[in-house]
This record gives sequence, C-alpha cells and structure tokens, in this order.
Amino acid sequence: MTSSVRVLGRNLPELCVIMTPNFWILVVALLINITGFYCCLYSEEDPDIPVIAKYFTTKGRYEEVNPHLRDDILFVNRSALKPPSPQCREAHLTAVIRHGTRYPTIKNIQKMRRLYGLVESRASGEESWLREIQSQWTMWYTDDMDGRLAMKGVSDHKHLAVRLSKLFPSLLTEEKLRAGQVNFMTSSKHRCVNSTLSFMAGLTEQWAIRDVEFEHTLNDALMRFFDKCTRFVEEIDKNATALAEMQLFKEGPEMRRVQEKIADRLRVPYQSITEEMAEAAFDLCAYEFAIKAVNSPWCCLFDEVDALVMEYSNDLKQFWKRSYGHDINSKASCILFHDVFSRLDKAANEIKSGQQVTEAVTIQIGHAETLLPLLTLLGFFRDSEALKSTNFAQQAQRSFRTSYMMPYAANLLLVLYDCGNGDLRLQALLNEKPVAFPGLTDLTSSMPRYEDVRSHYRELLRGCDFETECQLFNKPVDS
Ligand SMILES: O=P(O)(O)O[C@H]1[C@H](OP(=O)(O)O)[C@@H](OP(=O)(O)O)[C@H](O)[C@@H](O)[C@H]1OP(=O)(O)O
Repeated sequence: MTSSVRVLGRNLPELCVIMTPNFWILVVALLINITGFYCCLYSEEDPDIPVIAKYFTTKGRYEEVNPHLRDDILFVNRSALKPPSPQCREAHLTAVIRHGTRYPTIKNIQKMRRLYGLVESRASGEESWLREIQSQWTMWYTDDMDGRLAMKGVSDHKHLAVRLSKLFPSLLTEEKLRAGQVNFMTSSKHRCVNSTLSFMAGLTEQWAIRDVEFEHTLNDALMRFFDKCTRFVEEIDKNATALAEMQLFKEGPEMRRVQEKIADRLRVPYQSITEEMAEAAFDLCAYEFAIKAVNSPWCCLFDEVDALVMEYSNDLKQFWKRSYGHDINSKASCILFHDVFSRLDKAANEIKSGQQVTEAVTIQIGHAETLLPLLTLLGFFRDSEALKSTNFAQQAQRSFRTSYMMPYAANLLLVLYDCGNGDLRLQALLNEKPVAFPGLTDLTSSMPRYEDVRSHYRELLRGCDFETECQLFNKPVDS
C-alpha cells in the first residue's frame, strides 16, 4: 500500500496537476524540513481509509479483515468451501459471532474527553489536521453511549446474515427459519441483543417476512461464561498482576516514544501525553473510522511505527486476559465448547440414524471475550513464544493478532457436512474464510472427518469440566 500526503487540507495529487511532480515533491520535502511540517498519511488505495486502520485490533472494522466487502458487502465465495465430494451436503451450522460495531465504553469516552480538552486548549501549530481538530471537530461521544451498538453494527449483522444465507443456501433458509430450525442465542448485553435482532432483520428483510417474529434466548452462562467462572473472576479479572506484561509494555520504551512523538506533533509537554492519552487518541481514530467511516484528523497523531506499538499493547491485553497468557482464560470457555460439540453430536447422530436434523442452524452472539477464549481452547493462533513486554520486536510476525482475528462481527463457523455412507465432515471458518483445525492435518481435504476432529479434541471432550476448572482452589495461577 503506497501512502500519499495531505497538504493544507488538500490531497497532494490535486495540487500536483498544475506542476511537474518533481517540483512539488521538492517543495513538500523542503516544507517538512524547514517547518517540521508533519503531513498526515492516508492510503493511496482509498483516501478515506487511515493507513493505520489495519492495526485497530478489537476496534477494527470487519471490512479490513475482508477487504473485498468494501466494494460488495454481500459478496460470498462458495467455491472456497471445497467439500471433498459433490455429494456432500451441508447438514448443520453453528456460528459463534461477536456483536457488531459499537460505541466506546464509558471509561474510554471519559479518556477521549480529557484528551480533546488538552488538544483544544494547549496544542499549537498550523497543520491542517490540528486546525480541523481545534476548530471543526467536536467531542460528540456521550457517556450514555457506553458500548451500545452503533448503526454500523446493525448493518454489520444484517449483511452477515444475508451472506451466510448465500454461503449456506440449503441451511439458512426461509423454510428452516419459519420451521423453527434456526435458533438464536445471545448475551444479555444490549449490543449483543441488538446485534441478534439485526441479524434476524437481515433475513426477514431479505425474504420479506412480515407475518411472524422469531424468538431468541438470553444465555449468559454460555455467552458470558467469563462472568460465571469464579477462578477467572478472582485470579484474572480482579487481579491486576494477571496483566503485568501489558502494564510493563505500557510503561516501556516503545510506548514512551509513541507518547513523545504525539506530544511533539501537538507541541505540548511530554508529561501531558500519558499512555492513557495515547490510547484515547488511537481509539478516537478507530471509532471515528468504524462508526462514521471517516479518516479522522486524530489519525494524524500516529504513523505506522506508532500504530504497531498501539496494536501490540492491546494484543498483550487480549493475550493475557482472554487467551494463552493464563490457562483459565480458555478453560472458562469449556461450557461453550461442550455446548457446541453436543449440538454437532446431536446432528451427527440424527444423520447417521437417517433422521432429519432438527436444529439446522444455531446463531450464538457474544463478545470478543466469548470468542477469543474458545479459539484459544481450540488452539488457533498460538505462537511458539508468549507475547511479552520485552519481545515486541521478535513478535512482529506473530500469528496472535486481534486485528486479524477479532474485528467487530468476528465469527467462528462450524459446518457439519453429510457426504453419504456415514461420512461426516466438519469445516471451520473464521470471518467467513476456511481455516484448518490447528494440529489436525487432514490428508484427504481441507475438510476433515468429524470423527477425526472429535478424536483430535478427545481430551477436552472427556474433560474440560467448567465447574471443576472454575473452582477456586489454592492452586497457583496457570496450573
Ligand atoms: O477497552 P474497552 O472498554 O473497549 O474494552 C471492552 C471490551 O472491548 P475490547 O477490549 O474487546 O475492544 C469489550 O469487549 P466487546 O467484545 O464487548 O467489545 C468488553 O465487553 C468490555 O467489558 C471492555 O473489556 P474490558 O476487558 O473490561 O476492558
């Protein structure tokens, strides 16, 4: 991706049409050198997309993980599914989905408000992006927004529903929906309930269904298992030392340099740009883009080097609070793991006994902290080395990158195929892209036999007891 510069509020290419490119490049280079004039970068692909949009971690858009959707939000590629033989037919779909694009939580809105006050009153400079913040932009986020679903989040789920009905045209159908063979389960949080209603609306609008309303069940035991797991609550959620690596990185040299560069761009004292202020600025850039599709002037406070540091800081949070950092993080999702496989087993047994599959589709809508522990339990995105405060440089090519795994509306799909003669296959898709089960190399196809998948996870299927794992013994963290 090439970058271009925005000078005096206008895109450089527009200015270049009247002079030879070399002349203008020289002028800009001189401007930067003489005045320290910081130009805000944007991508040549699309000036409305911040160059740093690919580093927004759990506050990133689904479209950045599936760029083809920027042009056609309803595009699907069924040929990517590749069942091992033409006689295979999809028999059951379980989808564990994160809610859609949301507003910031109240704690972050308050940080953003403090940052805006600082920039409005103390920053100085003639840069167009700074003048835009100080004279045009207003702090429009209010405390009552507190993590609620944004309108973009409604369309995230409406569009996802339509794409899944196109991806699985014999499963997610109007007939099955009306027959009660499509079940909806959600976290009780408003963003998840509203995402569920949006997903349903995507289907009912597609099929012009107006004569019936469909039910959904609130199930926090499954969708918010982390709240119910005593050991997680006591040893991780309430224990600041569980996130020590994240905290050390936030106080370390890489983050300090980001803070200094922001202070330099704003021409304010270094001590006024704390790590929290840097995080608030990064969040403002991410939320303005995710909610309004705007390449906000706040994004001009970061270059790509800075964004990689901010991304790693949030990946450290997710790694140590929701993933491989502590064993209980993923073991807390045992209850969801068993729920998913119990439904797959039920469908498999109905197929083997020649019965109709009673539950064709289950849509389960939760949070990043619902999906990430489950992906961890299944072994996805595990690196050889843990993410630490001291190995940022070595982790540049890590697979544990929440910008890729966990955007708004992120989803894990498990599709059971009946290939005839008792041959059942199971395919996993993450964010609509087929993924192999980690460590399960199936020689015949990308779609392993269901029994091979069950065998691969036999220890978890036999054990992984939520009550046992979540009991608060005196055993040390990570045992
Ligand atoms: O930093 P914030 O307050 O945004 O963190 C949120 C979580 O957002 P995330 O860290 O995943 O970007 C939010 O997860 P979500 O999937 O529901 O968006 C979580 O529900 C909320 O409690 C905050 O998590 P935290 O761990 O309590 O900071």
